[in-house]
Amino acid sequence: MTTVEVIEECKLFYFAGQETTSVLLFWTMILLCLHPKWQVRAREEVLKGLANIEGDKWAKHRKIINPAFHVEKLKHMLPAFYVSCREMLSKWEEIVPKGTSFELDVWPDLQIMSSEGISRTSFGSSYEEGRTVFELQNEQAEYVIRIARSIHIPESRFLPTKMNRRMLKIEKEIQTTIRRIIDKRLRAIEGGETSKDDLLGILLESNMKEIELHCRKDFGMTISDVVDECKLFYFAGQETTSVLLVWTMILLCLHPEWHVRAREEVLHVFGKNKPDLEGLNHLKIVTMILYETLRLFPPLPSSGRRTEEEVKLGELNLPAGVQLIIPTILLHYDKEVWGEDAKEFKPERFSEGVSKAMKGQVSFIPFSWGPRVCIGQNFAMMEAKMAIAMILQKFSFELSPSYTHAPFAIVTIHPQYGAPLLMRKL
Ligand code: HEM
Repeated sequence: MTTVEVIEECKLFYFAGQETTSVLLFWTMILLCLHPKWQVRAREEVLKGLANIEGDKWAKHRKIINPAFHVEKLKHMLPAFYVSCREMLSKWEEIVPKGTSFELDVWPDLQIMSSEGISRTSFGSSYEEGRTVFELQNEQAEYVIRIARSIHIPESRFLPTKMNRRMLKIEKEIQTTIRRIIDKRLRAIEGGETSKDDLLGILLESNMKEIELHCRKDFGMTISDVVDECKLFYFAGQETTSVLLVWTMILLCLHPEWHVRAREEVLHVFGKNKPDLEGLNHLKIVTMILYETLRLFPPLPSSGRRTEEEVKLGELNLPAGVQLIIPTILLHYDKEVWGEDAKEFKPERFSEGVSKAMKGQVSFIPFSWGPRVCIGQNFAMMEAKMAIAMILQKFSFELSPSYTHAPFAIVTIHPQYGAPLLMRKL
């Protein structure tokens, strides 16, 4: 074809394609207005398609992430938990004088400890950079809570206020730092280095395997997905674990007999030695105490779900798209399941395990239930056991007269005025 002929063809593509397509769209919209039933059916199909894409994406991610949380991997994570607990205890050992008790608000320290634990387990050698990310995420979360508590002005997040500009800057900084860590790690893996035993390394390795297995990139996660998962580990894992630990310590103060039993067990299993995975798996009393704490103070007191299609729930027929709140805390206090003493701290409920305690019903769901159950539950339980065991080896503690019991729910259940305890070195 000559150049002139090519130009003529291009013009034809435009006239033949543009006009016809817009006419088709125009009449489709008019006809959908005239036949609302078909408009509803079309929308349902599109939304269902989108929901499926979301669902598929989640299932794909979960398949890739699961290996990072495999029980086998826990023993590699243990040194990271240990170092973080050790740092907190060294600080307490310095502050608390010998032979007398000393008032200490343990809440901020438990938060720092679990934050350090998750930074180390997520990013391993890049932990310092990872910690910066998590500090930025904390700042971001504070702004989000501030916005949630203020009067909602539509689209106000686009205004160039000081806070909005800071939030934008934080988001960019988080993205760049995580991407830098990931790039460094990918280069190392490509250079023949085996993945590090941290969540990011295992995740990247698992992602590469999945892509290689199917010889297609879209079977894996994108770098942006990996960045989001790293951010999620922190949000999902840091706050929840520190909340579990703080209520466990408070409940042990309120129930000295369980405090004594827990220490006896820890000293029997480990003496004054460093806790190991096998020993932690043998802690029965401590596990019962942690479960009972999770029942009375579930770190996430409720969670949400949305119906994807019409469902029958008991007596209710729910259409698609309904937002549901699952009130974990109400289920945990239900007298029909747990008995008249449902509000009391009785770790013996869990003496024969979780299933027996639930009496065959799904009534204990601190980590949620079903396909979206918490991916980090073994990880969290191991970290909590390690921390409680190490604290009990070194310190006894009771409530300080300045302690005020005020559980306060902002996403998780906090002790509103902290947890001032009288700590005594053993
Ligand atoms: C005591 C500690 C923890 C508690 C009580 C807890 C509780 C939960 C709950 C209730 C959910 C479901 C939320 C929903 O369905 O809306 C969840 C999801 C999740 N948790 Fe945890 N969690 C804990 C620790 C952790 C840790 C340490 C990690 C990771 C290091 C983690 C990672 C996740 C992730 C990634 C999800 C989302 C799973 C998905 O949607 O497929 N969690 N957690």
